[in-house]
Amino acid sequence: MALIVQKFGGTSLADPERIRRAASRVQKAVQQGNQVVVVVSAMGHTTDRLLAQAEELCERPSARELDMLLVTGEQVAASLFAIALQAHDVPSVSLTGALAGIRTEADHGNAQICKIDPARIHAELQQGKVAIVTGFQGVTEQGDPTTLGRGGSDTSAVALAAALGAELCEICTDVDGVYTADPREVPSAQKIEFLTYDEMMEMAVLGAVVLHPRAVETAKLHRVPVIVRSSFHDGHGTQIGMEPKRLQSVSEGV
Ligand SMILES: Nc1ncnc2c1ncn2[C@@H]1O[C@H](COP(=O)(O)OP(=O)(O)O)[C@@H](O)[C@H]1O
Ligand SMILES: N[C@@H](CC(=O)OP(=O)(O)O)C(=O)O
Repeated sequence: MALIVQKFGGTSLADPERIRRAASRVQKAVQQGNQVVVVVSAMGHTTDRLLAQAEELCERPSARELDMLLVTGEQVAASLFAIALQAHDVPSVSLTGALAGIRTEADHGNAQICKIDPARIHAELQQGKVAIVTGFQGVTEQGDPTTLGRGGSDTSAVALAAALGAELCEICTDVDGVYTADPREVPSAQKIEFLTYDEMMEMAVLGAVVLHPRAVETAKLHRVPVIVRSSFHDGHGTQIGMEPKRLQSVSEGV
């Protein structure tokens, strides 16, 4: 039995129908005998909308209150995801960053993860549940919510995979892998089968937003095998690691 982390980005969770489709991906991975930890981003443009609402009220809202506000986006997505799984009789539980044991520095809006205590997640998995964890957030030693900076859910997913000793971290998104250039901007861009951590880091730093640089850094540090793949279509995706291995995305059957 493999323990895998599957992260779904905001575009893949933009409405209840997409959440249902993402949940059916997770259900398939469970049926194949895997223990699954799901990491979710906020639905669609929720984070932008919340930020705009705060800015309507105050030109420069405090970083602490912005964090209190923004963490709600991922929490809505996580509970809806759990509800979607439960509707198909897949036992599941949603967990905030705090419940998932993700401790960060108190640098609101750009917090670094300093420690993860995976005990609660392991306990839920042990009971046969899928654990759905809110990405992009953690909690300070004092119990205040923090966020990791825009695009931070990729980092949450990779850091959790490292802390849990997961076999694989799948980044499920709205493209079917990492391309030589943004496929939405450059139609002739080619999909890449395999990238080393360093190659992926170079691309991420140069603006390939498909994987956040901090996530790549964490993956390299802990040697976490990563696959970037489509949330909704089968296929190999792009493998990121030390060297090419016979890893398959879960949709193809591990
Ligand atoms: N080199 C690249 N390969 C693949 N996608 C890229 C690349 N550069 C930029 N992108 C963009 O990254 C997007 C996915 O990242 P993001 O919007 O953060 O997704 P998510 O909502 O799943 O986190 C794609 O829609 C694509 O337009
Ligand atoms: N919701 C946060 C975190 C995140 O990582 O989102 P996404 O996976 O959709 O890029 C943001 O918009 O920055």
